[in-house]
Amino acid sequence: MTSPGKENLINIVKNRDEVVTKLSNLIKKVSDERIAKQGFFNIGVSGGSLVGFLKEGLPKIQADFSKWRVFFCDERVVPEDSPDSTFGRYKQHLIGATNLKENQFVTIKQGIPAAQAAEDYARQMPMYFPGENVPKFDMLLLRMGPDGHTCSLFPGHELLEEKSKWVSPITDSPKPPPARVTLTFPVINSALYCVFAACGTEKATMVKRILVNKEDLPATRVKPVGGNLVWILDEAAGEYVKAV
Ligand SMILES: O=C1O[C@H](COP(=O)(O)O)[C@@H](O)[C@H](O)[C@H]1O
Repeated sequence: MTSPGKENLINIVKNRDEVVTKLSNLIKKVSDERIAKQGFFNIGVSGGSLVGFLKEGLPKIQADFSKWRVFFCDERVVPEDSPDSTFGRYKQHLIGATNLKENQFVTIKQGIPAAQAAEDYARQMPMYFPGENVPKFDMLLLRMGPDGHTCSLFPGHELLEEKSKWVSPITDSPKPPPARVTLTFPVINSALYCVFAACGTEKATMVKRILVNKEDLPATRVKPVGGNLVWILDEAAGEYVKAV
C-alpha cells in the first residue's frame, strides 16, 4: 500500500528490464511534476551500473529533457576521456541518445586537486538552488556498492559525519580511483527523491543488511527528511526483502 502522493519505499519487480522501466517511469513522472511546478528538473546521477540503466531507459521516455539540469552525486577526479570518468560515460552514452545537451551537465572540474574541484562544484550550486540553505535536489539516483557505500561515502569513513559542507573531496577512496568528489549527507537527505536501483544476486546480501537488518552502513543513512526514499530491486537483489 502507498500513501497518496507517496512512492512505495521498496519495489520488487521481476528482472533487470523491469527495474529499468520502473526507474525510467518514476524519473519521467517526477520530471513532469517538477517542470510543471518550477520550470526545471534538478537531477543528480551516480556512476557505476546506473549509466547502463539510464542509457537503456531514458531514450524511451517522453520527458522534457531541455529543462533538466544534471549534477553528479559523485565523480572521480580523472580526465574526462578516462573510462573511470562518470561524466565521460554519460557524455558517451546519453548525449545523442536523448535530447540532453552537454551544457546541461554541471560537471566537476578536472585537472585540479580533489579539494579544489569540490570547492568549485559547491560554488556552482547556489546558482541552481537560489535561496536554499542546502541544495534541495528534485531527484538523486543512487547506487549501492558491495560494501554498502553510496556516492563516494564509504563505510567507516569520516566523511559520513560531515555536517556542514555540501560537497567533499575524498583522496583515500578504498575503491579506485582514490581521488573523488562527493555530495554529503546534508545534501543527500534534503532531496525530494532518493532512488536506489539494483539488480542481481550479488546485491542481495547487502540489500538485506541495509533494508532488513538496518545495519549502520552509508546506504542505510540515506533518509531524505521530508522527501521520498525509493528502492527498485529485481527479484534476485530483493531475495531477502519484502516489498512495502
Ligand atoms: O564508485 C562508484 O560506485 C558506486 C556503486 O556502483 P555500482 O558499480 O555498484 O553500480 C556508484 O554509486 C558511484 O557513483 C561510483 O562512483
